[in-house]
Amino acid sequence: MTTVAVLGGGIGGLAASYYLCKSPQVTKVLVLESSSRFGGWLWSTRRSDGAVFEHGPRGIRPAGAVGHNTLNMVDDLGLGGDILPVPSSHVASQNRYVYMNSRLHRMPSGLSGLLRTVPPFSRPLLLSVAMEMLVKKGAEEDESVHSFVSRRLGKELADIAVDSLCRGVFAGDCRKLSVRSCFPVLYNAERRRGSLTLGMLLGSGPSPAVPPGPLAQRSVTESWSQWSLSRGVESLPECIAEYLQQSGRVELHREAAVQQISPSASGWTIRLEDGVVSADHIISALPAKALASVLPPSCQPLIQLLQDISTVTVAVVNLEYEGSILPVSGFGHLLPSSEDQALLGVVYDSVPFPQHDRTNGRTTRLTVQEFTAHHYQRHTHLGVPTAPSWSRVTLQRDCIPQYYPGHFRRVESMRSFIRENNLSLSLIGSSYDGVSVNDVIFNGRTAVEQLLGTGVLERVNTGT
Ligand SMILES: Cc1cc2nc3c(=O)[nH]c(=O)nc-3n(C[C@H](O)[C@H](O)[C@H](O)COP(=O)(O)OP(=O)(O)OC[C@H]3O[C@@H](n4cnc5c(N)ncnc54)[C@H](O)[C@@H]3O)c2cc1C
Ligand SMILES: C=Cc1c2[nH]c(c1C)Cc1[nH]c(c(CCC(=O)O)c1C)Cc1[nH]c(c(C)c1CCC(=O)O)Cc1[nH]c(c(C)c1C=C)C2
Repeated sequence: MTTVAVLGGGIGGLAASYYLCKSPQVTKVLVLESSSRFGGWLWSTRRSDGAVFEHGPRGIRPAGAVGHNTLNMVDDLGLGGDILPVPSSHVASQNRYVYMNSRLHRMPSGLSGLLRTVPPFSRPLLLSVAMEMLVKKGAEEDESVHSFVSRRLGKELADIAVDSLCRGVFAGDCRKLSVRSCFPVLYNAERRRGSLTLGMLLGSGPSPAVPPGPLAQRSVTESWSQWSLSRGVESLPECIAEYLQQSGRVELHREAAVQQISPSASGWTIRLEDGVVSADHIISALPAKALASVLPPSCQPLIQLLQDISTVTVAVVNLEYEGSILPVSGFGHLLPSSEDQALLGVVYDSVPFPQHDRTNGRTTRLTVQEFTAHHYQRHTHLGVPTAPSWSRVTLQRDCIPQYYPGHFRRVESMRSFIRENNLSLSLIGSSYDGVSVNDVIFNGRTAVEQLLGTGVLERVNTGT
C-alpha cells in the first residue's frame, strides 16, 4: 500500500487519516477537503471574552467501546488536559425535559421515576417495562422506531419519549427512521433475548472490544455522562490536523473540492479544480450525495444507492443572555412533533459547560435547534423576559443523514457493489453506520484496519 486519498476533512476523514498515519504500510496520505477549514460539523465560535459557542455537537458521550476509542485518541493527541467532563451526578445529566401541553416536564429517571406516574405519561413506566417482557418477537427484518416501540412498550412512550429522542439525536421523525440502523442495541435485544428489558439485563450481543486507556478509565471511575473541550469540540479536529501535519506523511489540502474520481489501472485518478492526483486507495468520508456526484457513470448502481440516503437541514441558533435566566436546570428540553413541527429542542449550554460562558459577569448560553430559522427568539419556551444580548443563526444544510427502514440493506448492497467490481474504495462518515462523533471516528478506524488487514477488532460477547 502506498498512497491513500481521504476525501473529506470532517471528523470521519481526519480520524481515518490519524489511523492510517499509525501504519508503516502507508507511505502517503492525501486529505482533500472542499472548504477552508477541517472538522466539518465540529465547529466552535470562540469569542475574545472567553465565550465558546458550538454550531454542531457540543457534548460527546464517553461510554462503551466507541466512547473509549475516542477518549483513547484524545489522550494520544495530548488533549486530556483540556477535557471538561460532566459527571452522571451533575444536574445536566440528571434533568432532561420535554415541553408538552405548554409546560416543561422532567423526564422520569431512577427507580422512583419508574415506579410513579410521572406526567406527561399516564401510567408508571415500570408497568410498560414489565409488560414488555411478555410481548413476542417481531417478524420483520426492519421497521420504524415508532412501530417497534409502540409494539413493545406502548404508543404513549413512542409518541412522547421516543418521538422526542429521535428529534434530539437525528433531528428526525421516529415514524420514518429505522430501528435496526438508528438503535441497533434495541433491535439486537429483541432478536437475541426476545425483550428489551432482558437485553438490558443480560447484554444484547457482541460488541467491539476497545481496551480503555488512562483517560477512558478515568471516565469510568468518575462516571462521566458527556465531555467537551475547554476551547470547544472543534479543538479535536484542529489537534488531529496538527498531528497529521507533523507526521510528515500526510498532505492536508483545504479548498480542494473533489470533482470526479475514476478507477485507473493502479487505483484511482482524482480530478480537482486545479489538477489531477492519483491514489492506490480511496477512503470516502464525504456525505453520501457528495460521493454520488463525483463517481463515474460506470458506478451507476452505487450512485443510485448513495442518492437514496436522505438528510435533514437544521437551523442552530446560539443565544447569550445577561444574568441567570433559566427557570429550571438541566441538559435541555425537547419537543415531541405533536407539540411543534418546526422546533426540535433547546440545549441549556451553560449548565453542563459553564466554563464556556464569558469570563466577566454572569451570562446564560442556550442553543435552539429547529427545522427553520424563522422567529427563533420567541421560541425558547422558557419565559425569558429579556432579549438575548448576542445571537448567531447557522443553517446547517443536509447535516444529519436519515436512516430509513432497509438502510442496512442499502449499505450492504453498496459494499457488495464495491467488492464485486474490485473498487479500492472504503465508505466512512455519518451516512452509513452511525451519526454520532464516536461512531464516525470508530468506523474510520475499522475501515483502516480492514484495508490494512491489521489489528482487526476482536469481537467479544457482552452477554453473560
Ligand atoms: C447541529 C448538530 C448537532 C450534533 N450534535 C451531536 C452531538 O451532540 N453528539 C454527537 O456525537 N454527534 C452530534 N452530531 C453529529 C456529528 O457531528 C456528525 O454526524 C459528524 O460530525 C459527521 O462527520 P463526518 O466526517 O461524517 O461528516 P462531515 O462533518 O459532513 O464532513 C464531511 C466533509 O466533506 C467535505 N466535502 C463535501 N464535499 C466535498 C468534496 N466534493 N470534496 C472534498 N470535500 C468535500 C465537507 O466540507 C466536510 O468537511 C451533530 C451534528 C449536527 C449537525
Ligand atoms: C434538538 C436537536 C438536536 C440536539 N442534539 C442533536 C440534535 C439533532 C444531535 C445529537 N445529540 C446527541 C447525539 C449523539 C448520540 C450518541 O449516540 O452519542 C447527536 C447526533 C446526544 C443526545 N442528545 C439528547 C439525547 C437524549 C442524546 C442521546 C445520548 C445521551 O443520552 O447523551 C437530547 C437532546 N439533544 C438536543 C436537545 C435539546 C436535547 C434535550 C434533552 C439537541
